[in-house]
This record gives sequence, structure tokens and C-alpha cells, in this order.
Amino acid sequence: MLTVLIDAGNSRIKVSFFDAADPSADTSVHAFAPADLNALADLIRQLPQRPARALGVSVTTEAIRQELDAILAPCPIQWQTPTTRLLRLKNRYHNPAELGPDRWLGMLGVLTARPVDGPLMLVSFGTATTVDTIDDHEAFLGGVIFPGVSMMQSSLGAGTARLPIAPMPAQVWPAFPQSTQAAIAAGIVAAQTGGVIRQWQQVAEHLGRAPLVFVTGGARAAIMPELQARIDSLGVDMGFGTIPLIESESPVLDGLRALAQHSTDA
Ligand SMILES: Nc1ncnc2c1ncn2[C@@H]1O[C@H](COP(=O)(O)OP(=O)(O)O)[C@@H](O)[C@H]1O
Ligand SMILES: CC(C)(COP(=O)(O)O)[C@@H](O)C(=O)NCCC(=O)O
Repeated sequence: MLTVLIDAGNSRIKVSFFDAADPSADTSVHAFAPADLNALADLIRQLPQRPARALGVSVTTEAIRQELDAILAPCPIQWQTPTTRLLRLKNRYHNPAELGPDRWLGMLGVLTARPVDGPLMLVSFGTATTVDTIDDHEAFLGGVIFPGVSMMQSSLGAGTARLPIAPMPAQVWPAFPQSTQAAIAAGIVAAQTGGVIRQWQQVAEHLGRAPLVFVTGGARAAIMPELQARIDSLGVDMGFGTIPLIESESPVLDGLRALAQHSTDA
């Protein structure tokens, strides 16, 4: 039985598959621009077997969600909504359904991918940046949302008379950038990194343990070098040693896959 897994984000639609007859079969991820869903329709048409089931999360527009429903028809997409608990993962949001389903399934993805002894954080550099924490009892404590890398670039370009949309090479930036492009890129990296470091320090102080950090999202490459340097430095200062960042290509699809696997086993 073939299950289609769909992560409909604000910038891109990511798709993968789960084959109950062969759970280790191809888990590659296909990404589509919202304006290019014909390519997804082609992919679905060319599958060797018709999908029996589709599991999805969507944080994008209702119009795109309906387009996805039409592409998968007659197979209905089971769109996921956060609740108080999903498998082992508990939800401390005041109103669980208010939480983005991509954040919720992403956390399930990192939690179920490997045994983790202690708290963990999932940082997603997507359209928005989100930094979410799961404590050592597998409860999502809450998290922060701020504008993503592209949104910061474009808002500076659109909201000022003189600032360009600066390129974002992946590097550690000097403290005192001496050109406009470097000042913008370093400023965005500082803002993105600062939000993550603030959360990491709060978790380490609150729980007395160093959280593992999983990093995902299409915009992560530009932030990783500086984030790695800063988090190592904070970890050493706090007596935890260096903190490896663990890249995760598609935790949301991993979470949907864990759900598909669970309901197949049940
Ligand atoms: N080919 C691409 N298409 C769209 N966004 C891209 C691409 N490559 C990198 N990006 C960056 O990744 C972000 C989207 O990442 P993604 O994790 O797919 O986000 P979302 O889940 O919000 O759609 C964009 O905001 C942009 O900064
Ligand atoms: C925070 C988000 C915009 C992130 O979306 P993304 O960048 O992955 O497209 C999305 O998860 C969302 O719309 N969340 C709803 C509000 C919340 O999570 O509290």
C-alpha cells in the first residue's frame, strides 16, 4: 500500500512516499513551487501504483490546499491538525490546534527518527524561522516564530530606498562589516542566530541539560556556519562543551512517515 506524504509550506510543497510493503523503499524528497503543481500531478500520474492513502500538513493557502486535494483525487488527503498528543509527543500549546501542523509533525519526525536522551530543539529556517523545544519527557514546551531569511532580505529591499537584496553566502561574518551587502547579510545572520541562541540558553538554564539541536529548512545553509560557531561558544561557556548541529532534510515528512508506519502496524 503506497502512501503519499505532503508538506505544504508557504514557499514550497515537499512530497515523499511510504510503501507499507517495503518501508525502507525510496524516501527521497521532491520539492515543488506553488506555481508548478503540474509537475507534482505528473509525478503522481507516473507512480508505479496508485496511492491508497495520503497524509499531509498545510500551512499555505486554502487555494493551494484544494489544488493538492484535486491532484490526489480520488485518494483523499488526511490533513493533520495538532492535538494534545501524537504518538509519544505531547503538546503544551494553550490551544493545540493553533500550532502549525508542520511544526508539530516536524517535531514528531525528529523525536521518532532516533532515540534521544534529553531535551531537543528543532530549528526550521523556512519561509518563517521557527525554534521549537521538546523537553526530556517528550513534551513540546512551545517555541518562537520570526521572519525567515528571504523575508528579511526582501523586507529590507522593499522597505528602504537604498538597500539592495543582498546575497547570503554561507560563512561566519566579521563583527564589523564594512560594506552594505556584508552589513545586511551579517545583520540577517545575527538576527537568525540570535533567536536560536536565546532559545538554546533558555532551555539549558530551564532544564539544566544541553538540548540537541536539529536544523532544517530551505534557507538553513546561510545560517549554519555562524550558528555552529555561536552555539559551540555558548556550550563551552556553560560547561556543556561543543554542540553539534544535526541537519535534518525533511523532519515534517519523517513525522508523516512515522504516522503512516504506526497506522500500518496498528
Ligand atoms: N529553490 C527554492 N525555492 C524556494 N525557496 C528556496 C529555494 N532554495 C532555498 N529556498 C529558501 O528556502 C525557504 C523555503 O524553505 P522551506 O523549508 O521549503 O520553507 P517552507 O516550508 O516555508 O515552504 C525560502 O524562503 C528560501 O529562503
Ligand atoms: C510558523 C509558520 C508560518 C511556519 O511556516 P513555514 O515557514 O514552514 O512555511 C507555520 O507553522 C504557521 O502558520 N503556524 C501557525 C501558528 C503557530 O504555529 O503558532
